[in-house]
Amino acid sequence: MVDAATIEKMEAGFAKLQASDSKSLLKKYLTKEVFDALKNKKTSFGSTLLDCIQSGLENFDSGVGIYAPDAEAYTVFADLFDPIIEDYHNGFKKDDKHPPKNWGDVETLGNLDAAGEFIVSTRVRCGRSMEGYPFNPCLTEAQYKEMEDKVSATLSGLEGELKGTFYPLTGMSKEVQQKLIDDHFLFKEGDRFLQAANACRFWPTGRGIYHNENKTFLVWCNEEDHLRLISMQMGGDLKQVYKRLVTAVNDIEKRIPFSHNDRLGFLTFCPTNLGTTVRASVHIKLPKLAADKAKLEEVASKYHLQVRGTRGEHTEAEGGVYDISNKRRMGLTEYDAVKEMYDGIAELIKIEKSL
Ligand SMILES: Nc1ncnc2c1ncn2[C@@H]1O[C@H](COP(=O)(O)OP(=O)(O)OP(=O)(O)O)[C@@H](O)[C@H]1O
Ligand SMILES: NC(=[NH2+])NCCC[C@H](N)C(=O)O
Repeated sequence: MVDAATIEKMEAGFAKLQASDSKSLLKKYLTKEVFDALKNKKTSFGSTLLDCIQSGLENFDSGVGIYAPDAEAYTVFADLFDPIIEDYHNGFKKDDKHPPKNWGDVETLGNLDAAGEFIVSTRVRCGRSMEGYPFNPCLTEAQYKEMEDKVSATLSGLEGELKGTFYPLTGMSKEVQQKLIDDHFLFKEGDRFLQAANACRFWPTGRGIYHNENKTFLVWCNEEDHLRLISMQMGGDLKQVYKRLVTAVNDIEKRIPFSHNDRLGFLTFCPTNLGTTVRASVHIKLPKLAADKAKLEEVASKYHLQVRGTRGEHTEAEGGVYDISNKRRMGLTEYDAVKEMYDGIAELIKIEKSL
């Protein structure tokens, strides 16, 4: 049973959300019926419905508003997660199965902007959770330290282009940290969506960043997910960026076992990242198309793309630079997720040229 104080908090938050003008998927799918069916449930980690929804209850401007405090939450609270997953990932239904991992033929991708007219930079990232550990809200301080040690030791074995250094957030100067954030290499600090989800406990313990010398291959440790593996570089050469990521993931997964589920694919803290966990993005200037932001959003969504601001999610575009990426990550292969971005961006550039 869930204790009375937690139920009371949930009831109050639910009533406020219902009365709000929130556009979140949480508001859309947390009906009274679903709420009543789930409010007394708990995972074996002791996570309740409140742990899943508190970020969306505190942040009405959430697009989604829900996180899984531990992997079991996806099944215990499936009545809420399933319709949100279906909505976000283009119709991935509750009896659908995510396909097996398939990076495809890397050589079939190319440079999206060889003349360097539109694309500032290209990035592909994926997320991974380490087997044997729950997600952020359930991790102890000792686990954070243990995970950081495992990650930094493992990454110190990487060679060639991927060879680099692990920098713990603990002890990093504010200037270095801010410069890494401004240059788009490091996660921001104090994300209110993650904070409300109870995902920033013991910060900065266990958090850190690994990167190679050129900062074209990076790993985030214990921010939103246990691991985020990132490949990025200036310009539009998606083939090179993707190839580097695939090489890195293939190498690292031999050294660290990752949590995978038959139906959901790779497991992540946020349901938007399940499945392939792949977000392939470009920083791009499309001045004519973007003159009308609503039009840009409309055209992008036609190609299943998502538009973000220059500093990432929940930020605005600066100097006309947008972050445009594949939106869905589930129900298709890694290759197809990246190809969706590749084809969509090629179309957007074609449209921009025609205006
Ligand atoms: N194509 C790109 N080129 C350069 N920087 C990028 C590109 N795409 C994203 N970034 C930068 O990556 C950082 C993280 O962005 P953001 O948090 O939106 O995405 P994410 O790391 O994919 O994770 P999440 O989707 O969980 O937020 C930001 O600094 C953002 O500007
Ligand atoms: N980084 C993410 N998981 N992004 C997706 C959702 C972020 C936030 N919870 C929202 O609903 O807007």
